[in-house]
Amino acid sequence: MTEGCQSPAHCGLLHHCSPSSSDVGTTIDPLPLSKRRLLQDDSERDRDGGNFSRRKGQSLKHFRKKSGKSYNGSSKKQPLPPGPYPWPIVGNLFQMGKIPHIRLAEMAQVHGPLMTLRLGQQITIVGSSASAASEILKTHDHLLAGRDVPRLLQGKESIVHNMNLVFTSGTGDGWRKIRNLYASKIFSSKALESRVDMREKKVMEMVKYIASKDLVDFEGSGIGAGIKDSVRRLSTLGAQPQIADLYPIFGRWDLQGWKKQVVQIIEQELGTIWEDILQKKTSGSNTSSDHQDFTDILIEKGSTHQQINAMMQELFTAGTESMNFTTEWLVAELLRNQEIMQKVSDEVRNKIDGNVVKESDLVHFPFLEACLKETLRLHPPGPLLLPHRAMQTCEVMGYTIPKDSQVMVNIWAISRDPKIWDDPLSFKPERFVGSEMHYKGKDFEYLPFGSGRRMCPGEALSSKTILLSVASLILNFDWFLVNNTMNPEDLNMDDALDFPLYKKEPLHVTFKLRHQLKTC
Ligand code: HEM
Repeated sequence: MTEGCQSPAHCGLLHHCSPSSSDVGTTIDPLPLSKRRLLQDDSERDRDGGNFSRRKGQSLKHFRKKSGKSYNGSSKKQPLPPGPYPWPIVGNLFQMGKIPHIRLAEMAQVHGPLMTLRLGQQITIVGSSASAASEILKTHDHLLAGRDVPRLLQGKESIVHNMNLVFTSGTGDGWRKIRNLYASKIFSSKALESRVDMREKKVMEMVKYIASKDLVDFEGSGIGAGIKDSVRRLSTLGAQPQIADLYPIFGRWDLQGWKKQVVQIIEQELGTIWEDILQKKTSGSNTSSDHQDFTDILIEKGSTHQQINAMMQELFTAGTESMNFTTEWLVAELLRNQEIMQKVSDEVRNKIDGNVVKESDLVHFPFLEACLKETLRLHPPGPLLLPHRAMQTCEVMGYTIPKDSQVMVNIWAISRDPKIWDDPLSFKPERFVGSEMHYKGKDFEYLPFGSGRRMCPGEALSSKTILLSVASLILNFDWFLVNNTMNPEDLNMDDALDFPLYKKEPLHVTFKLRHQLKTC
């Protein structure tokens, strides 16, 4: 633990906001956001529906506590005041570009651990401390575990309505049923154990593929290439602010053409990939596998093709990029930190004879696991989680959260908070060695997979797969930055957020085979 940082300039968060790291193509002020812009002055607040009347010089926190008003300015028991709301606030959302997690962390330093943003008519609550996270994800989880589904995908006519987790706005029977199905048939220890051979086989295929190709040219091919491209476009589109969400009156029109594109990806592109497989399975003409997989279980249970497609799309969309990008960040951090790389290499190479790592070997690699934890601390794929929704009006930390507010927790800010973490910006896996802190959702200082009802169901699958992949890459290859010309410490580690958070400059690595691969 270190002493709390008094000045934002010392906290380390601001260094990410230098002009070079702000998103190209947006109109972000080249200077770090000034207090003037974050705390709009009183006259601006007065135009904002006239609901703020803080005296000049009175701190916002003091005003809120003393007046008993909520973060959106309304008295606790009063309904929200009607608009109109000024465009400059919406402008702020767009100006956050692809680094809202950084902008919001800066704002939290000025406004405190629980903030309200009003974006159009949408109220967004952002928690940015471990105690705010605990209040939102534990104490009030039963009320705040709703999902904020984009307005254009709401309603019974929507293709994904109540058919997967991410696009189900409540936590009622339908959502619970799918969650239980995933928990028992995909992510339980038994289900994961039953597919261990497949994961080990796939990782060895990757090793052999890399051994036979120049990875720089690797783009993927066959069915995977289509999925990869569709998932990327879906993630990018999903991160775009929607006018229909900010101004519900526009909800009946697809003004930005967003819905059309999302429907095209979900129905035509991803949907058709599985449709073909499902058709073959239901007609009995699929002979490719004798192993029962999740789609077979769903078919047996009488799920429709539309339901199965919705779940498969969700699993691929939520699972592929978050795991890929975490692996990329981990490889980048190891390349940048040669001493740590040496320690991990010794751990893996001294333990394994031959060139195959089994999942059962992972227990012998505690330092590698610490490296994964440290990677997820610095580069969580969901830095703001996925937006929650308040299913009822409730009170958090003494402030009113109106029903249907969008609720976010800035876990990126929490896991770089100097009040919690010693030397928070440095990659120091040792901090997790012998520590009880885990990503299982119990430690509110560290929540890469979230916590509570909406916590990521894929946590166990992810950690196993990433550790197995990286351990196999370490065992079989020496790693170099492409052409080996760059000093690894100079690697650009800037990030950008769609969902998930990705490395802005993709990592290019040459893997040099250490020994002959046995064919098995
Ligand atoms: C490094 C890997 C991963 C990380 C860090 C991660 C993180 C997250 C986070 C932060 C959330 C949002 C939690 C919230 O809103 O409170 C989430 C949700 C979700 N994740 Fe993951 N995830 C990962 C991999 C996966 C995988 C492999 C799958 C499935 C194959 C998956 C499936 C899901 C689903 C279905 C949800 C939505 C849950 C719901 O709304 O009830 N994730 N994940």
